[in-house]
Amino acid sequence: MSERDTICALASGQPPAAICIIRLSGDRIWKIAGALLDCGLPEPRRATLTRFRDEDGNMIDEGLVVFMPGPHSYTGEDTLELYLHGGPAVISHAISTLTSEPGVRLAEPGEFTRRAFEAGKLDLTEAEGVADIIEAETDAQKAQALRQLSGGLTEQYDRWRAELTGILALIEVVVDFPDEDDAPEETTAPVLRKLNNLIGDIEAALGDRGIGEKIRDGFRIAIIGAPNAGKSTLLNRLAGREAAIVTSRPGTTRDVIEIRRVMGGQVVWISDTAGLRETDDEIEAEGVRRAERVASEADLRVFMVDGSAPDLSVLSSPYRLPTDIVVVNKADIDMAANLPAYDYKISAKQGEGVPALETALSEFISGKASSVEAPVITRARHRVRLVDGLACLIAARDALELGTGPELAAEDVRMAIRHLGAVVGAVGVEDVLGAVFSEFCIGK
Ligand SMILES: Nc1nc2c(ncn2[C@@H]2O[C@H](COP(=O)(O)OP(=O)(O)OP(=O)(O)O)[C@@H](O)[C@H]2O)c(=O)[nH]1
Ligand SMILES: [K+]
Ligand SMILES: [Mg+2]
Repeated sequence: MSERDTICALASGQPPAAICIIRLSGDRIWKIAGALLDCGLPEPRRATLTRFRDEDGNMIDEGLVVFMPGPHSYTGEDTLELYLHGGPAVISHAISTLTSEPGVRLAEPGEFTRRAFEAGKLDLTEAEGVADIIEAETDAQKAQALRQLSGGLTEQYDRWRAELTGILALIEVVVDFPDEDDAPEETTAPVLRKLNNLIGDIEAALGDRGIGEKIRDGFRIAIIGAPNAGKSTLLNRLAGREAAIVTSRPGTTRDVIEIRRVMGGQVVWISDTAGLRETDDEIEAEGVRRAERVASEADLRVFMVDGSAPDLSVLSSPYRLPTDIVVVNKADIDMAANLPAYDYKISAKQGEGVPALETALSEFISGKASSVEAPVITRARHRVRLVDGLACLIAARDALELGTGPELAAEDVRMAIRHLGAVVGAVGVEDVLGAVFSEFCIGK
């Protein structure tokens, strides 16, 4: 008997639905099958029509069952999939029947995939890809998730680890045969060359401007401007709903208000912010601080100026980049003479000029998303480990160059291998597994 529970869960979406899928993994399947399935445990990997029964012999439903014996199943364990009618009563009857069996319980989020990971069916980046493809809303997210779940990241990280293992072997030769006369030049030069190539590769990967993470989590646009420029009015128009309060009183918006949209094929978070000005009001001052933080973190800033009464001070914001957009608002009323140079003139209130602005925002985002091909970092977790790994490699290079000792260099390379190994889940991951799998949905 296994010490491990058999897990079960509804793997399909919310009822009611035409069909639901209930999934079981673990060796209690053998115990359950006799009473549950009129057909008995079916032939492996063959859909079999059967009646399903509860512990008292009452019929639950009629449907299909597929048996996938381990180790050739998703989890590596014996697995049973039941295809039933997707009604709430059927589902609860089936689930309560299954979980009434000792040793069978409801699965936790991601537990099937966690078992697959533990059985060596996929590594941690591939498991993350599974979570991502379920969440994917845009084609770009889907493509990135597919690449990841089919081993696109694994391949890269494994290649780096293999190169490092080779470098480590070369350094260990120097450590084992410390011939003081010829050690420095002859033996360290090729090691340094390999190490420098790898450092360059990892630096290039880290220089991806976070595109992989942004494709997954969303790009950021901040609307910035003086009080009453019409920022909240524009946000509401872009949202297609009254997301933010609009009044004629300057200083209306204090908190950052975010809306989520798909633009240029990407998920985009657009933030409305407090109007930037000096203020004695404590709440508004905090709003201004938040606005500045959001402005500094965004991929793109829309600087908004009230064309009827331009306040140009925001245009000298320290966060302004050449790619940012200046918008003159309130084009429906009389414009002042001292308008700044601008990219778009709009009426946030009436809508004129807004479609052209939206097109520009979409083009900016899609251009940014496609500026990096196949990023190998799609989560902060990967970046943190890669940054730490790079630091170790730089320390190793220094140790070799300064001749402070190949032993130190070897230790640094070993640490770097551990950091890269943690990304794919080969080592030191006990602490992150819970976090990675808890964001899955139940049944996957
Ligand atoms: N005529 C005209 N009025 C506008 C336009 N856009 C906004 N307004 C008006 O300008 C005033 C301020 O608009 P808001 O959207 O609250 O401006 P804001 O920049 O968010 O203001 P704060 O949150 O206070 O910084 C409101 O009375 C709006 O109706 C516009 O395009 N044309
Ligand atoms: K206002
Ligand atoms: Mg506002």
